Amino acid sequence: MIQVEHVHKNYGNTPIIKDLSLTIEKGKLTALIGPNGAGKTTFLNMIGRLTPVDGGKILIDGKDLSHWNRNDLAKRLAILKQKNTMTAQITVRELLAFGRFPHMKGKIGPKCKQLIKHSLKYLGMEEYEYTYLNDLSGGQLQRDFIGMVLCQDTDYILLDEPLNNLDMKYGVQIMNILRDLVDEMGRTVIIVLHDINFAAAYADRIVGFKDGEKFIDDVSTQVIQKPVIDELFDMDVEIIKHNQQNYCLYYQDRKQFFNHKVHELNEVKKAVNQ
Ligand SMILES: Nc1ncnc2c1ncn2[C@@H]1O[C@H](COP(=O)(O)OP(=O)(O)OP(=O)(O)O)[C@@H](O)[C@H]1O
Repeated sequence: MIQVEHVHKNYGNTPIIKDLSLTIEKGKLTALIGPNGAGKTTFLNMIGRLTPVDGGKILIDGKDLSHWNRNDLAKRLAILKQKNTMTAQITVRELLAFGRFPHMKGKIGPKCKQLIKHSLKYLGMEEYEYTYLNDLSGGQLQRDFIGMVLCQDTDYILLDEPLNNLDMKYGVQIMNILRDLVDEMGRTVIIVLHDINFAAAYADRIVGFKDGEKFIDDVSTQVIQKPVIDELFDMDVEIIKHNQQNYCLYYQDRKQFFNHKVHELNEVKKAVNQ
């Protein structure tokens, strides 16, 4: 279990995360959603100990995050950042093996080989095993970074917008893999998602962030509701039901959007001419 207790974070004088408390249950897939700049990445990075907290505390399995030994933490928790770069000239296989470092310290044993083999297969990367990262497309590279995190084989898997750059097929495939890790292996996944329909379809729980605060924290059907999503994203969405699950239609009708813009423009003109 991850317990976040009255955590806050400032950048300069600007509060980014404001007195946030949250409990993330073990063995569940929790999606973090919310508008740009709401604080999702900052929050995830604080749990992954990539960003220090300014106040409050975070407990991983009852132990204060700041007290965890670095290597023990890397065996318990893996994080995939939003922006990933690798300057070294390495292959797809070598990046996957990199995920095993906390366990193997550079030695590639039988378990490591097996995990690499499975990851390559699951991620559809078998034919690229010995390809250099520089020679991959954006989506292939992203799949390899996800594979590296999965090879780390941790109880907690934190992913910041992992579906970036992925086409529909691989987006669904990655979400199915994560769901399997939760259902079959009892892993705990915390994932930042921009496509809230992926959150609706796959998450046990959705936490909505707005202005550095927890706006909502509930099961998917309670979060994917028109009043909630309209206020969270400042939009006018439509909610549809499919297989007892709520989904969000967020593409605005162009005519309606245009009329809204004309109205806004007229209001500005009026204000300027007053
Ligand atoms: N290193 C930093 N220094 C100063 N401000 C920062 C820094 N990192 C993030 N911020 C600010 O903190 C706020 C929250 O950013 P964060 O990346 O956590 O939001 P987010 O919800 O993940 O956004 P997005 O959906 O756009 O990725 C933003 O206003 C951002 O400009």
